[in-house]
Amino acid sequence: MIRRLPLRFELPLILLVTLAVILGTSLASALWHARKDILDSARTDLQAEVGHLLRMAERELHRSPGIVEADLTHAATDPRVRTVALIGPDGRVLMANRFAWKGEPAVRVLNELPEDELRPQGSRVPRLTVADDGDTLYALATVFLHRDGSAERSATRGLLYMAYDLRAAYAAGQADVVAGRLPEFMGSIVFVLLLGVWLYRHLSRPLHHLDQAAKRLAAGVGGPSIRASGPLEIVRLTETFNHMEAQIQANLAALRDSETRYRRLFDAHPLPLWVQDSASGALLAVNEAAIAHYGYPRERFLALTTGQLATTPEEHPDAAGVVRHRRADGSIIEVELISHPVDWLGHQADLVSAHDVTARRQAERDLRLAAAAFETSEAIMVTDAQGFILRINQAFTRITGYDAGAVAGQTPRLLKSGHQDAAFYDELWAAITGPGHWEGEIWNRHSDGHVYPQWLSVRAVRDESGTLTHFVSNFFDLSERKAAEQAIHRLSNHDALTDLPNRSLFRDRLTQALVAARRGSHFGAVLQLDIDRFKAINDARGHALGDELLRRVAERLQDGLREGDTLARLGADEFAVLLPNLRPPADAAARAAHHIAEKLRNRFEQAFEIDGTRYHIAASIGVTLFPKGQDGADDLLRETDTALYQAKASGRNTVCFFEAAMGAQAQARFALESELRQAIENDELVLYLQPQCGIDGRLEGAEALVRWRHPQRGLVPPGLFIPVAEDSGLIVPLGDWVLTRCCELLARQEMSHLPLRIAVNVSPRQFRQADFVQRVRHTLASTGADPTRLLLEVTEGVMLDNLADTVGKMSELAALGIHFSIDDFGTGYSSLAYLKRLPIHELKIDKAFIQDAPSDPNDAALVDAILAVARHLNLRVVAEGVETEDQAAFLRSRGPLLYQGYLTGRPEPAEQQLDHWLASQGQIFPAGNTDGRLTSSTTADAARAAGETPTE
Ligand SMILES: Nc1nc2c(ncn2[C@@H]2O[C@H](COP(=O)(O)O[C@H]3[C@@H](O)[C@H](n4cnc5c(=O)[nH]c(N)nc54)O[C@@H]3COP(=O)(O)O)[C@@H](O)[C@H]2O)c(=O)[nH]1
Repeated sequence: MIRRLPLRFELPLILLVTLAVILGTSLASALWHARKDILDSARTDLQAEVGHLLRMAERELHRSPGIVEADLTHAATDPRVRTVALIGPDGRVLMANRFAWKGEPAVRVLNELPEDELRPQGSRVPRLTVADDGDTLYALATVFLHRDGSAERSATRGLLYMAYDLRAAYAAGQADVVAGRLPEFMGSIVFVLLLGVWLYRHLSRPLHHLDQAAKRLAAGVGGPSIRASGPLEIVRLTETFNHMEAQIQANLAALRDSETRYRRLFDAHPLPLWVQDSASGALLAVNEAAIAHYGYPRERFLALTTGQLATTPEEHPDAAGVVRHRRADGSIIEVELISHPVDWLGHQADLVSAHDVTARRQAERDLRLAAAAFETSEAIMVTDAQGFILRINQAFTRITGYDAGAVAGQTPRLLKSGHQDAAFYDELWAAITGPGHWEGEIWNRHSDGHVYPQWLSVRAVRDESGTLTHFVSNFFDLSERKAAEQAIHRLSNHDALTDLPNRSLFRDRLTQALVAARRGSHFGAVLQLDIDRFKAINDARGHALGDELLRRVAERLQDGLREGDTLARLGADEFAVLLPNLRPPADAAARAAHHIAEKLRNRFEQAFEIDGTRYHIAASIGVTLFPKGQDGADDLLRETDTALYQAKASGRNTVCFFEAAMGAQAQARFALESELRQAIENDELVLYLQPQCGIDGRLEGAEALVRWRHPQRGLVPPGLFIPVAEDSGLIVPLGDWVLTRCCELLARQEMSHLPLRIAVNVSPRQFRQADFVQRVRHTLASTGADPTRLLLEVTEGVMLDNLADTVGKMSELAALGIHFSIDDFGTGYSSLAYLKRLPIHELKIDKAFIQDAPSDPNDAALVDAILAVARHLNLRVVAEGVETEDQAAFLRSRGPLLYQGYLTGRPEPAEQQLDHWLASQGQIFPAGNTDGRLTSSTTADAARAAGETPTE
């Protein structure tokens, strides 16, 4: 490559070279002409000299060789002559400018000449030749040497040789030439120097400044404007350059500004960005985010390629465009690369954004892992903080029966079985929202309705700030485990033959029942049964039949018991029954226990048929009640054992109580129940009526009261048998009997003369009958009684049972025109709210309040309160049990009401009462009592006179 010189050097050089060429050429030409002139002059001189010597030699040699020799020596004085010699025909030097050569062979001394040149020619004309060295000019001429100097024909031929050495002449000529040219040279040099200075100042220097400025410009370094100088073109060029530079600087500034802005944008971008060479992957630019994220200093970053950023050279983006990069600290990150082709300073490059997806990818992996772990054999349910179900797994659906669609928008309440009470859930919630974890057994309901146990673990999930975000529940179905446990439990607690609880389980349950009875203030009973004659049958017919008989006995006994009772086989033919919940008081509990014992004993009345043979067996039963003092389960079993022994001892097939007195009482009650059943069938009941009248003595109504005319005991008051009827359920047929009799009375012709309403007592158990309304309708229809003259007395207890059912039934009957009265009002749960919802017409103030009202301010206040309620609800009031004039006066002072009591009339047999009332036309006592006192009815006296003995 040719290295260009700066103009300031090149221009003087050109000038110098040009000057040198011109001067050199001129000098060379002058030297050449000077040399030519010298040579030409030498030729001429040599020609002339040789001609002269030739002639001299031809003419004088033979005569005066000295003259010739003198001429020759003279000729040699010319400084140019180097050699002059006359060579004879024999080739020996005749004479020469060097004396020593004389007589010497010419070829030896004149060795500067070729040998053939030294032979004489035919012509006498000298031959001039410039020797090869260029500086020697010689002449050779043939000389005819006459012996006498006459005839040429006789002459011999010799040779004249003369040579000039022109070197000195040439040197002198050159020196002359140079000396003559010196001023010209000096002038030329001065001219060139001046020209050079001028060119430097007017051309080279401005151009140099322009060049420097251009270089500065190229280097992007600004500088002052160049001062314009030199010729017009240079000045214009400078000005144009200055303008152009200013323009370029302005453009550059704008560009730099723009670049700065884009650089800032690039650097301010939150994502790592870089520009990479498309071909090599070399990083050309990186932003701050990239530096911060990768941790490489900028210089080191820019020395890398994208391949070196990757964990391995073979690493390539995966299908999602994600590649693994290694950071400066060695950690590996996963980045999603998005690249756009860009032009980068003329290179094809890519602008790449690197989005660190390490956390997201890890989260996705965790999620996949969690999703895989989610599908375990255990049910998993995730809810939000409000308890709405967000996710469930397949095990959840398998265990609960609910799929994802069914639980969407639901809460775990969907699974609730209702088996756990509110306290259980309160405790669960307290554990989750407090310590954050709860684990335990819970009973839930499957979508198909069945309830199953599960082992549930609930964990609260909180975010970094501690805010509750989710609940995660894991559970598994305990049904199978429970079934297995139950099977094991059953095997160890049940009798293999009958599958009944064995002695051990019975003892456990008895212990629990004892605790519950003590805590709940109720009673329980233990019954021990022994099968009479079993041993005989077993021994006679074999054990297989004995076993079958025992199984049948177990079934039959079980059929006679309620769900909460426990029947157990204690061993051989010995059974035990636990009645854990008997209502107090103790005598009632004893009655109930006796009743059940009798029921069980009666279940043996029918023979057991096995393989076509009928086996008649019976049971002896020992009974004991609990709790008693500190008796434990074993004590109670011992007691029943004793009682059983007594039962057997007293002739078998009987029931014996450990507590003899209670047993007798229960026995009596049981007998009463049996007799009452017979009494209803045998029509031993009698209907009594008791009047209800106003202050004016007019009969307004009557209460129907039943009596039992016992064949042996005489007239039995209802206080004795109604409770037995209630307990045994006989109240239903008994109630039907009373209602039918009353309706028959109301339907009688003569009743049209007595515009009274008959009040019939309806017991709660009777009212609770599902078909109660139908029964009343049917009775009204079958007797033809006017419903509006019928009044049904119910107690407050009826309302408490099932208000909706009560309202429904009463409303239906009220719609027929039947009136309702609340009996014994004030003794129970007197709720105004209930009263308002019931279609009632009357309140009956219990006799307990009436009797002490005149003397006891509390009772008086209560009566006043009841009257106020009645007024408020616009109800009729019947004061019951008015026995004395004081009581009547007290009531009279409280306003209008109906009076029922011994003062105005005792209950009397219905027929007798009717006759009496018809006779008095419904006037119970004289209306015109001037002192306003109620007068005792004479009907009681009349009744007594007629032989009736009221039991009140
Ligand atoms: N479900 C049915 N219960 C009935 C029926 N017949 C009666 N009974 C209920 O038996 C309880 C006792 O009744 P009874 O012995 O007939 O006593 C009633 C009246 O004789 C008695 N009475 C009336 N006046 C007086 C009085 O001045 N003094 C006084 N000591 N006793 C009096 O009050 C009983 C009426 O009670 P009540 O029914 O609350 O109005 C009794 O609870 C009867 O309800 C029946 O057919 N079915």
